[in-house]
Amino acid sequence: MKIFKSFTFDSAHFLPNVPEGHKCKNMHGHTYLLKVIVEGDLKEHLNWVMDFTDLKKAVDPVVKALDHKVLNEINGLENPTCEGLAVWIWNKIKPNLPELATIELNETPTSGVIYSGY
Ligand SMILES: Nc1nc2c(c(=O)[nH]1)N=C([C@H](O)[C@H](O)COP(=O)(O)OP(=O)(O)OP(=O)(O)O)CN2
Ligand SMILES: [Zn+2]
Repeated sequence: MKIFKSFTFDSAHFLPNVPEGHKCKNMHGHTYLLKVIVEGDLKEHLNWVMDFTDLKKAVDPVVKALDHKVLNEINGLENPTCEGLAVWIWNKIKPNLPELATIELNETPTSGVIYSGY
């Protein structure tokens, strides 16, 4: 069974490698929506996959590192596309949350990435 928890964070960024004149060459901001999905067996006595509180604890430090920051100034996020940010977030979360199955990252209400480690 899969369960999820959602997080939001506000960050500024620009995309340095897009062509001149592209709107994303300019610094701008997003309210990102991050959905973290974990997979596991339903534990019989608890009747849950994992405690949502533990899920939150594993993800909160990563969200805190991104919230109200300029993403380009963060190590590994010099070219912070939505795809690149999803991989970065995955690599930060996965070691502390082996049950992690998928992350969904919306940069805008209509644009986003789904990443499962490949
Ligand atoms: N594959 C990618 N394409 C684009 C990325 C990206 O990270 N990966 N990023 C951007 C911009 O950063 C932009 O913030 C998002 O672009 P867009 O979806 O066009 O945003 P809009 O709000 O203008 O889109 P609407 O169609 O008005 O919802 C661009 N491309
Ligand atoms: Zn953007």
